[in-house]
Amino acid sequence: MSYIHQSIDYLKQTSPCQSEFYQAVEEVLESLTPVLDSNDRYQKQAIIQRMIEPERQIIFRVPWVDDKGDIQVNKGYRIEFNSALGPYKGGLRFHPSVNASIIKFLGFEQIFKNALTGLPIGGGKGGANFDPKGRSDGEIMRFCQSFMTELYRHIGPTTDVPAGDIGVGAREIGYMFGQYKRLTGRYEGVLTGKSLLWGGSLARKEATGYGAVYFAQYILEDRNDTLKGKSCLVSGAGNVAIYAIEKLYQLGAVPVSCSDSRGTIFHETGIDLKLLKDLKEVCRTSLENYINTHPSAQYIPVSDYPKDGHAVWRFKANAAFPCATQNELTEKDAQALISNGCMLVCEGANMPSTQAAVDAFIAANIAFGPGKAANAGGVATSQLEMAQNASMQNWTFKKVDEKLKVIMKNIFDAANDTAKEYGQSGNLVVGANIAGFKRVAEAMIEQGIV
Ligand SMILES: NC(=O)C1=CN([C@@H]2O[C@H](COP(=O)(O)OP(=O)(O)OC[C@H]3O[C@@H](n4cnc5c(N)ncnc54)[C@H](O)[C@@H]3O)[C@@H](O)[C@H]2O)C=CC1
Ligand SMILES: O=C(O)CCC(=O)C(=O)O
Repeated sequence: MSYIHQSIDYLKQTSPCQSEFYQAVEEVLESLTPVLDSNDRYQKQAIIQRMIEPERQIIFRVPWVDDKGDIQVNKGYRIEFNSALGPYKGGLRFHPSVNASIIKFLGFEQIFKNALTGLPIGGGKGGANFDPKGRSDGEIMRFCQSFMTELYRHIGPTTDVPAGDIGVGAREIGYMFGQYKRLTGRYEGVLTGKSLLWGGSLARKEATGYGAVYFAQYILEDRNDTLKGKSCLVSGAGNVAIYAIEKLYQLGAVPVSCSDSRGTIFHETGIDLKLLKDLKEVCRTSLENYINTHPSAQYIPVSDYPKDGHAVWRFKANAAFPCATQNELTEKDAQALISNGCMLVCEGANMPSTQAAVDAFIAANIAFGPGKAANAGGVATSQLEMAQNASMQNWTFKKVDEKLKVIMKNIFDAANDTAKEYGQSGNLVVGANIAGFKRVAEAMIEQGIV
């Protein structure tokens, strides 16, 4: 049995029932075959065994009181995966589906993503199986305070710096920061994605969506093409999707869809971005309300989705930006996109395409930007927020955005050049995995057996 398959077998025995985590590990390890075959140092140093085992896993109880006075209990997580390149860095997800498998897949991806940014940040992720949907502001605050009452002892500006992810935005970061400050008495850059009033960075809110579109632009540039005039399917209606849509408009493309957990909007003439922001950022309401203003747009409820995939990918368009959640784009969806003439898929979300879908895109020579490269603009800008906090500075939007563009270009170049070096020109999955892996593996070797 090969070294890679032994490692995957070991993982399945020691971390049972963690399918998303296995999926993320298998995808990376399969790409590493040429590196591991050509260099036995990594095997001798047990790099794979060490990388797939988190340095530390913190699982804790989060008790809180709802508006009716009833006691609720959730499960909280912080997985501190790898600190070879810097303090653990990665978001917190509040969603009912959160479990150890999901947080470990996200933490594992974060190691390579953060390495690709070239910035001094290690990989971590956390969250809770808390469902913010329908909860009052008071309930959200009490949950966040209880979550931080345990988390605060494990984090710090030079040890572990959480941020947002699904269900965690500026409001939740604010409540968690307030509780951290109350418990420690310290005002420091322990979280990123903070409000601009008290330590946040301009352009952090926009960074993941903008970064994914910059990445798409660099892929197309390399193929002598641009985004101008291209119709683009976007899934999601949260932080990443909204700012991907905004940047697509700025670059002359036409974003024609968005989705939330209840349904999909398809608006052939272009999504009304102002309305979308109002529905999701201000009113925090369902996308169903979009058609009250635009009756000519289509709304497809989840109950009408195809059994083998997602309605959003069955529309015809030039490009696709999955920006909602993991495994939201299946093999059948990939086939539908390919046969409808889609020529670019760029992942704003983490692992949104199933492995079979990724294989279909690569086989069809679709320009494909994998999430761990394409959505790295968010965490990279979080690191820029840390740098501003540490030096007590506030940079302009323009300065942060310029740095973001350079970082995304460097990530594209690293993935593209590495793919070429290993004889797989254009395969950015292989290129990103190998480039990220080598940076982390070399740092681990230099730091000894720890
Ligand atoms: N916020 C950030 O800076 C970064 C986020 N990401 C990834 O981007 C994706 C979206 O995150 P955000 O926009 O920050 O979250 P968000 O909470 O702002 O928005 C998430 C969107 O996805 C939809 N969604 C979530 N779970 C779903 C499900 N199970 N089925 C259908 N729709 C679902 C929600 O309705 C919402 O529209 C996630 O995969 C996240 O891990 C990746 C890099 C950075
Ligand atoms: O900004 C951060 O630290 C985390 C972003 C994140 O969670 C991600 O890249 O998936």
